[in-house]
Amino acid sequence: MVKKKSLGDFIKMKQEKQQVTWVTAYDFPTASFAEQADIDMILVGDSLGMVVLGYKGTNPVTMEDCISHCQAVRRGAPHTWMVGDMPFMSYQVSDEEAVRNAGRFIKEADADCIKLEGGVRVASRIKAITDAGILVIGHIGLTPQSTGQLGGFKAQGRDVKNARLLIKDALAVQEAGAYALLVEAVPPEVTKFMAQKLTIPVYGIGAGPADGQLIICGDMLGLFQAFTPKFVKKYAQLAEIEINAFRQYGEDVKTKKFPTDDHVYHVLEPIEEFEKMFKEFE
Ligand SMILES: Nc1nc(=O)c2c([nH]1)NC[C@@H]1CN(c3ccc(C(=O)N[C@@H](CCC(=O)O)C(=O)O)cc3)CN21
Ligand SMILES: CC(C)C(=O)C(=O)O
Ligand SMILES: [Mg+2]
Repeated sequence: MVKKKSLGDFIKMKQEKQQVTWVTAYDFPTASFAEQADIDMILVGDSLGMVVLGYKGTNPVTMEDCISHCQAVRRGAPHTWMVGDMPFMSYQVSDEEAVRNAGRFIKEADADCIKLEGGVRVASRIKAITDAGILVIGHIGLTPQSTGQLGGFKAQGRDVKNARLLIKDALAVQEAGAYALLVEAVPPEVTKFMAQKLTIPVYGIGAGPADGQLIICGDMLGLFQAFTPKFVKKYAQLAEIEINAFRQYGEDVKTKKFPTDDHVYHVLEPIEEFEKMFKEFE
C-alpha cells in the first residue's frame, strides 16, 4: 500500500512533470478497485446523477446524494486523495452557503478538497471557501451545471474569443486561491497554454495533455450506455459482461441448472428424523 498523497505531492508532481491519474468513483467497490490500481485521485462527481442515478443531467443531484456517495468512496479508498464535487445550488446563492456546504464534504465525508464549476463568476466563492481553510479545485470549459447557457454538452474555447474568456477564467480561479484547475472539453492548444501559464496544476478531461487526466469510471469501464463523449477511451466492456452474467443466471434458474448440491446446506441429523417430523404436520 502506497502512502496517501498530500497537497505538496501534487504540487511537486507538476514541477517534476509527473502525470496525475484521476478517475471518478461513486461507490465502495469502484473506489476500492481504483485504490488497488494506484490511481492518484478520485472525484466523487455530481456526474453520479447520470452514471449511477439515471438522471439526464447533473442538476437534480443533492448535497445528501454527494455526501452519501463520498462516504462510501472514502470507506473503499481510505488512502486515496478524494475530491468532493459541489452539486448544483450548493454554492450558487452566496459565499456563505458555499462555505457551509464545502465544509460538509470535509466534516461529514472526510474529503480532501472540493471542486466547483465556473471561473470569473465564482471567484468570490473560491476565495471564501479557501479562506475557511478548505482546498478548492476550479472547473472551467464545459461546465455541465450550466448547459442551459452553453446550449448543451458542447466543447468550449474553440474560437479565439471564447478561448480568451476561458484563459481569463483560469487566471481568476488561480488568483482566487484554488490549488488546482480542471479543464473540460477544450482544444489541447488552449489547455497547453493554461498549463504553462498557471503555477497551479491543470488537469484535463477531454482537453488533451495537461498536468494530469480525469475520466469518468462508467465511460472507461463500458458501464455507461446513454452516450460516449469523443474524449473517452474504453478500457473494458463491463456492461456486456454484466448482461451476459445475468442472462446466464436467468437461463440456469429456468432450466434448473442452479442451484445444485454445491449451493445448499446439508441437514445435521438423519433424514429419517426429518421425515418423522414432517409427518407430524399431515
Ligand atoms: N458518462 C459521463 N461522461 C462524461 O464525460 C460526463 C458525464 N457523464 N456527465 C457530466 C458531464 C457531461 N459531459 C459530456 C456529455 C456529453 C458530451 C458529448 O456528447 N459531446 C459530443 C459533442 C461535443 C460538441 O458538440 O462539442 C462529442 O461528440 O463528444 C461531452 C461531455 C462530460 N461529463
Ligand atoms: C465531468 C467531470 C469533470 C465532473 O465534474 C463530474 O464527474 O461530475
Ligand atoms: Mg461535476
